[in-house]
Amino acid sequence: MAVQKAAAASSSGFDAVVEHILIHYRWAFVILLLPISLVYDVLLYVRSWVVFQLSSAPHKHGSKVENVAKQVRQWRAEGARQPMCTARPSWQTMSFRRAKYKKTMFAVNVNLVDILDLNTERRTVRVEPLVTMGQLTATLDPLGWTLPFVPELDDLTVGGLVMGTGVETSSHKYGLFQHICVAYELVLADGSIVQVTKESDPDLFYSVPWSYGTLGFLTAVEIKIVPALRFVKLQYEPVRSLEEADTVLRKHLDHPEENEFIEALMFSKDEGVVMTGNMVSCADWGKLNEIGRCHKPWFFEHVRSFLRSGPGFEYIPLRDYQHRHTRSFFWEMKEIIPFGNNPLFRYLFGWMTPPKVSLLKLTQTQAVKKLYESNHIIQDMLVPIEKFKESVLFFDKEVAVYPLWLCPFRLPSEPGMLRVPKDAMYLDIGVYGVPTRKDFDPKETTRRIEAFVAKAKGFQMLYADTYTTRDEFRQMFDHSLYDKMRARLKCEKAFPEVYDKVCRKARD
Ligand SMILES: Cc1cc2nc3c(=O)[nH]c(=O)nc-3n(C[C@H](O)[C@H](O)[C@H](O)COP(=O)(O)OP(=O)(O)OC[C@H]3O[C@@H](n4cnc5c(N)ncnc54)[C@H](O)[C@@H]3O)c2cc1C
Ligand SMILES: NC(=O)C1=CN([C@@H]2O[C@H](COP(=O)(O)OP(=O)(O)OC[C@H]3O[C@@H](n4cnc5c(N)ncnc54)[C@H](OP(=O)(O)O)[C@@H]3O)[C@@H](O)[C@H]2O)C=CC1
Ligand SMILES: CC(C)=CCC[C@@H](C)[C@H]1CC[C@@]2(C)C3=C(CC[C@]12C)[C@@]1(C)CC[C@H](O)C(C)(C)[C@@H]1CC3
Repeated sequence: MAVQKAAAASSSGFDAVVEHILIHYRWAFVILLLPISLVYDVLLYVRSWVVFQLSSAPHKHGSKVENVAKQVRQWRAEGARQPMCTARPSWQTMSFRRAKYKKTMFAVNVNLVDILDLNTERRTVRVEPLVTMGQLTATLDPLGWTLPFVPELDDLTVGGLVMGTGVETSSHKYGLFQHICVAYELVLADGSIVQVTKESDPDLFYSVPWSYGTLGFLTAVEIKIVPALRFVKLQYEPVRSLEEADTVLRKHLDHPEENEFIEALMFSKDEGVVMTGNMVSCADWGKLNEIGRCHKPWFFEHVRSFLRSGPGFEYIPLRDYQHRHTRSFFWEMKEIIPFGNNPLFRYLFGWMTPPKVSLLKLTQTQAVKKLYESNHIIQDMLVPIEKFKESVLFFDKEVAVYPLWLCPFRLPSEPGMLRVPKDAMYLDIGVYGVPTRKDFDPKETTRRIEAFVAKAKGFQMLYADTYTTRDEFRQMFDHSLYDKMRARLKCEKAFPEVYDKVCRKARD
C-alpha cells in the first residue's frame, strides 16, 4: 500500500489518476480479457484438432526442423553479426519479465507445436518444443498415460521446461524436468541437426538443461511417460508448527516410494498443510472432489480449509489435480481479480477463467509493471531439504509472504549446471506475493535471499529476476561442462551466455 501511494505521488495529475485506475481497477480490464482469452483458446484448440485429424504433424517435422537449420545457415551467411535467440515474443512466455535481447538479437523461428509420437512400448512420448503441458495432459491422460510429473500451469512449454527447468509434486521420485527426458534433437550453431542421448553424447546431453537456448535450438524432446489412473487420492495433514511440518515432510520423504505426490503449503511460519497422494483407478463417489470445475474454490483456499476442519482425504480427477494451481495462478490471481474466489463470481464468470497469461502480459501497463517491480516478489529457491526450517524463518524475516509453496525434489549427482557431490533431496520454496515486511526493497532483499541460498548450497530458478553478479551466478551454477560445450560447439558468437539472458539487466 505504502509503495502504491508513493508510486502514485511520484506522477502528476492525469498520470496519477490513470495509474490509480489501472492499479486499483485492473480487474475490470482483466474481466474484459476473459472472453478474448476464450476465443484465443478455441482457435488454438481448433488448430490442434485439424492437425491431429490430418495426422500431418510427424510427417512435417523433418521439414520444419530443416527450416530452423536454414535460418541458422542464413545467419552465418549474413556474417553472424548478432547472437541468436528464438523468435517467440516475450509476452507469450511464462517468465515474469520481458527480455530486452529479443529486440536486438537475430530471431530464429522455432515454430514447432506438435506431439509427434507416443511409444507405449518404450514408454516415451516425442514432442516438439512448443507443446504445452495443457496440450500434453489433454492428449495423454485419456489414453491412459501421463508424464511422470506435470508442471502445473497449462501454458508452460516443453522447450522452456527443458532449457529452463520444471519441478512438481512427484519430483521427490523423478527429479526435475530434465531427469524425465531421454533424448533431445537440436539445431547447433553450425546449422547441423543432432539427436542427443545420454549414451550418444553425454557432455551435450547433460549441458542442455538450464542452458536457456545458449547451446543450440531445441527441436524435439523424448520424454518418459507412466501409466495414468483416473483419480488421485489426496491426504491433507494440517501442521501447527514449523517443527511439525519438518517432521511430517521427513516422515514421508524417508519412504519416497509410498507416495506419488508430496506438496505442502505454509499459511504462516507456524501453520501449514502437508499433502500426499497416489493415483488410484476407483473413487468413493461421496469423497470425489472435482476441483478443476470452474465454480470450485481456488485450490489453495480449499487446502487452507483443512486447517479448520482437521486432517482429511478426498479423490480428485487426475487432470484436475495436475492443473490444480492453474485457475488461481497459485495465489497470484487474488492480486489480479481480488473477488475471483467469491462464489458469485465463480458461478457467473468462472467458466472463462483463468485469463491467458500471454494476453495479461500483452496488456500489462507500465503502472502495473512498476507496482509488481516495487511491491511484489516472485522467486523459487531450491535448497537442500535440511535447510527447510532455516529457510522458512529467513523468508519470514525478509518478506513474510504466505502461502509458501513447498515441493521436495530428488537431485541426482550428475554433470551439468546443478552439480551436487552426491544424490540429495532438495526443496523448492516458492514465494509469490506482496511482501509484508516494511523494509522490503526488491533489489536488496532479493540479493540477501540469493546470498542465503548460495550459502545453503542451493539454486535460484531463473524464470524470475536474478540480481546476482556474474561471479556470484557462476559460483551458484557449475559452468565447467557448459564452458567446455560452448567452446566445442563454437557458441561464442552464436549465443549469449546464460547469465546475459537471465540477469535483471537483460530484462525490461
Ligand atoms: C490421440 C490424440 C492425439 C493427438 N495428437 C495431437 C498432436 O499430435 N498434435 C496436436 O497438436 N494435438 C494433438 N491432439 C489434440 C490435442 O490433445 C488437443 O487438441 C489439445 O491438447 C487441446 O488441449 P487443451 O488443453 O487446450 O484443451 P482442453 O482439454 O479443452 O482444455 C482447455 C483448457 O482448460 C484447461 N483444463 C482442462 N481441464 C482442466 C482441469 N481439470 N484443470 C485445470 N485446467 C484444465 C486446459 O489445460 C486448457 O488450457 C491429439 C489428441 C488425441 C486424443
Ligand atoms: N512448475 C514449474 O516448474 C514452473 C516452471 N516455470 C518456469 O517457466 C519457464 C518456462 O516458461 P515457457 O514460457 O515455457 O518458456 P520460455 O519461452 O520462457 O523459455 C525459457 C528459456 O528457454 C529457451 N527456449 C525455449 N524453447 C527453446 C527452443 N526450442 N530452443 C532453444 N531455446 C529455447 C528460451 O530461449 P529464448 O530466450 O531464446 O526464447 C528461454 O531462454 C521455465 O524457465 C520454468 O522454469 C514457471 C512456472 C512453473
Ligand atoms: C516453480 C513454480 C511452481 C513456479 C510458479 C511460478 C508462478 C507463481 C509464476 C509463473 C508465471 C508468473 C510469473 C506470472 C504471474 C504471477 C506469477 C506466475 C504465475 C503474473 C500472472 C502476475 C501478474 C502480471 O501482471 C503478469 C500477468 C505479467 C504475470 C504473468 C506471469
